[in-house]
Amino acid sequence: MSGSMATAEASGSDGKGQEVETSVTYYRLEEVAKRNSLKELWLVIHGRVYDVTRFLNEHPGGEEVLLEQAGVDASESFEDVGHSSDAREMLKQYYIGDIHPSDLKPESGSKDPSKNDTCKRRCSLRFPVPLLHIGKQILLRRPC
Ligand code: HEM
Repeated sequence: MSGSMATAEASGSDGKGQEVETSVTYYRLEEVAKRNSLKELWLVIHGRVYDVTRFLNEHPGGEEVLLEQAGVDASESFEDVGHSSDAREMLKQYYIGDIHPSDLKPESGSKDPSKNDTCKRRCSLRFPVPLLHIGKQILLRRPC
């Protein structure tokens, strides 16, 4: 294994003297990208890394589709298929760690606040206001 992987540990207490300890292994995207063959196959789904090598022969959708996503972010393909909750439950057994925070890209669901509907509505109001003003001027100048 290379030195680019990191392990972060977090510990906390529930206030009753019992300590909860979790440990996450972080992988860089370049580490995942190397595991892209039948011998060793990792993929990323929603920022989590899965080693699906031993799942290749068992995948109901076939090994071909997994090979296509080998070593890359398969979140979109995974969601496009509309996998069942059973399939999502199965993910847990192949989980090996998280993508390093510096390599995380925003999920497509997150929207840029500068491109929201409120702005579009406000901008579209700019055009008719001067027109209304000119119309009002013409009406006021008309002789009785
Ligand atoms: C570890 C990751 C994955 C697991 C655990 C998994 C699991 C499953 C399971 C249990 C099914 C049977 C149908 C269901 O229950 O939804 C299935 C079907 C399928 N999966 Fe995956 N899958 C994974 C990744 C992927 C990826 C990355 C693709 C990429 C396109 C994919 C494509 C498919 C396809 C095409 C089917 C067949 C759907 C059908 O016949 O209707 N799977 N998968």
